[in-house]
Amino acid sequence: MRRTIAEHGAAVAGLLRWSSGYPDDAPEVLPLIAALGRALAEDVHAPVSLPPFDNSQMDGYAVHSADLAEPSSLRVTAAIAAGSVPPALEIGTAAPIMTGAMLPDGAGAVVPIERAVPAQFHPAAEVAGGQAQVQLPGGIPPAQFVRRAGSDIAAGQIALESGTLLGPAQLGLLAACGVGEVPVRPRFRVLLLSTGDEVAAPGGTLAPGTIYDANTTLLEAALLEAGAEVTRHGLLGDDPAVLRDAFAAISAGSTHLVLSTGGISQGAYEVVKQALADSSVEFSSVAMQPGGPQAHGTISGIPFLGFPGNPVSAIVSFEMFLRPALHQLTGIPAPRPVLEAVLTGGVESVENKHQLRRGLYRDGRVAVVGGPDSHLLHALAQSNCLMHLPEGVAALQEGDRVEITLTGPVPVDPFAVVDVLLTESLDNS
Ligand SMILES: Nc1nc2c(c(=O)[nH]1)N[C@H]1C(S)=C(S)[C@@H](COP(=O)(O)OP(=O)(O)OC[C@H]3O[C@@H](n4cnc5c(N)ncnc54)[C@H](O)[C@@H]3O)O[C@H]1N2
Ligand code: MOO
Repeated sequence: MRRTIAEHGAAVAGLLRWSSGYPDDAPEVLPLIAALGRALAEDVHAPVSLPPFDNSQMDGYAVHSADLAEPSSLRVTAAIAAGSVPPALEIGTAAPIMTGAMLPDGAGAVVPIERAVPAQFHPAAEVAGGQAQVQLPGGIPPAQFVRRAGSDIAAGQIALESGTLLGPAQLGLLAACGVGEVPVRPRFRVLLLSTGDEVAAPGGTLAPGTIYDANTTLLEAALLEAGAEVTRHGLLGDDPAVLRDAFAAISAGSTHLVLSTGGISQGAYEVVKQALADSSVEFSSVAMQPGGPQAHGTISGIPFLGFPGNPVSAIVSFEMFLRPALHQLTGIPAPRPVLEAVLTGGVESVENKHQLRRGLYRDGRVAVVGGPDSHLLHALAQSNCLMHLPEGVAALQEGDRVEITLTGPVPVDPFAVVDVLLTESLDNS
């Protein structure tokens, strides 16, 4: 059966949603820092307002609201440090106040110390003697340099919605609200297995005709980066009976997904296809290159995905089908940015397939990296995007615009950034 990328993507997302049991798993409650990179399982309301009380934005003088209009010489009262609760401010006095300190009752604004005469705080002994005076300008706008209680968020408001991905900023907000631990969605568990008699574990010696297993590392790394929890099954050869036993030994509830690579196309020894011949697993052909051959279904009720064995096909399958499905179901990982870029050179495609070429994106332009073949791991490792050449496109020329999905960091020329900053500062001067 031949499908589009969108059709197969929907099938994978549906499979995980309805058969993995993930939506019924209980949330985990974690201390904030352990929740980094996880998605919130529930809305979190702010238990306190931020700021919790009116406070000063500057080191300076708190001035009574009746004393803001005219320039005046005011008697200096005791200093208000951050963390203390000050007495009410009397008309005709100015209270030295530090950044973050609670505003006294009656204060209408804060004048920074730099605008006072003298522009330094008086010694405490002078203040205690009642002799200290300060001259302050008139025309002070009401609420100048006052941070109002609740101006960031009011107590009871939703601080973060269920599903929010928790990065440093979100965790910082929760900490500021006094929240110590949060309910997060559980990790999505994947059992990963690679097939093929020719595949050997990296680190050992390579017998003639064999290759090192790239897929386990490639997919495990991609899954970990996407927030999943991975168990490696270990390498399985080309014997369907061994693979059937391995499938039969997977206990219900032990994993949300079984993911294999290899053994699903048209060869004489397609171990996954043979092991699952009498199952409900579908073997289909997606109009995509690389990653055309795909398998999906359930094994003993557990979702199963079979990715093709070629490493680039496997990772492209992950990017196009599994990663988006994980995002939809678990809230992590964040979706990949999709941009338009200008081609630096011509590129040819297969007209009846959506081709995904590896590209290097930088400064709005994208260069093709390597050929279309799905064994080209070195080119994959030099790339930072997948370039979309949809069905119906046979060739594009230099200067044409093309859609890309960013999969890695975009290189920045540090000198180019300095040039831009310098040009901007010269323009503004
Ligand atoms: N007659 C046809 N042959 C092939 C077709 C086709 O339509 N007709 N499709 C080709 C395409 S496209 C792909 S993709 C592959 C998919 O093959 P399988 O999923 O059955 O994978 P294998 O045959 O087991 O392996 C393919 C390739 O990948 C290497 N491989 C496998 N596992 C690993 C691993 N863990 N690490 C690194 N490399 C691995 C394996 O040695 C093969 O070279 O089929 C085409 N053939
Ligand atoms: O579809 Mo295969 O994945 O082109 O090499």
